[in-house]
Amino acid sequence: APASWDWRDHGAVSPVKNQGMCGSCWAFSVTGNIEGQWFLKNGKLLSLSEQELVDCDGVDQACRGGLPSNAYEAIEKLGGLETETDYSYTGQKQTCDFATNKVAAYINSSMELSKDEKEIAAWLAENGPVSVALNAFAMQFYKRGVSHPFKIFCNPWMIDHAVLLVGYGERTLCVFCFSPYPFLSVFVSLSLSQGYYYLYRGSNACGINKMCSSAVVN
Ligand SMILES: CCC[C@@H](/C=C/S(=O)(=O)c1ccccc1)NC(=O)[C@H](Cc1ccccc1)NC(=O)N1CCC(N2CCOCC2)CC1
Repeated sequence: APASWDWRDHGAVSPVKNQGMCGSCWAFSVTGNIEGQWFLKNGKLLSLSEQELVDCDGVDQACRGGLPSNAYEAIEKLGGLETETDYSYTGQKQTCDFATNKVAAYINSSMELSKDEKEIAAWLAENGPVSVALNAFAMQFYKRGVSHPFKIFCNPWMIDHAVLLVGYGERTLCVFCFSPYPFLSVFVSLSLSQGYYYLYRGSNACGINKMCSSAVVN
């Protein structure tokens, strides 16, 4: 696998979206992954609808949380995802307004990835951005640099947030540092702020390795 990779440099990540005050991180994590899979298979980067999942995925709990694994299944059952434009985001659960004839992207199945960070990084560089889940406690205080929280502040068994892993690499923490610091660049869709979070790579920090998944587009 390459020493570093960032799908933002290869056109597979749509611009940052605003999740608003709704616990729909699970939907953003999955649409981000499918946007990447669709782009790599069909060469078109679409912005896909999270609201369709909030409204029409009856297994998950809309703004009160969900699981990417359930969302993939809901998308398969529905028949695919509409675009953000056709089914736009409001940040609250409404009646399902899905229309089969408006499907812009579909998936054939989904898969759980390895729990080994090296294998996850290699898979990402080869196949696209990955839906991941983690303990988001430290993320809320993130300012810059590479976050490397103490385990007590980021219990890997207390996973509460789903985001999109877009790349990995090494970053010197300061101008005078010589030892580059390995990191994972995680696309954050936090309800309060939007942006990128860089998390230390190599110690399964915050449980980032535990629930990595992807849709499969044939
Ligand atoms: C209230 C839901 C918050 C939301 C994310 C919100 S968020 O706004 O993006 C955010 C989170 C953290 C810091 C800042 C912002 N979290 C989720 O959707 C998380 C994401 C997650 C957690 C664990 C593993 C994988 C994915 N999921 C949840 O919170 N879930 C709700 C309970 C559900 N249970 C399933 C079994 O039956 C009982 C209910 C599982 C999914």
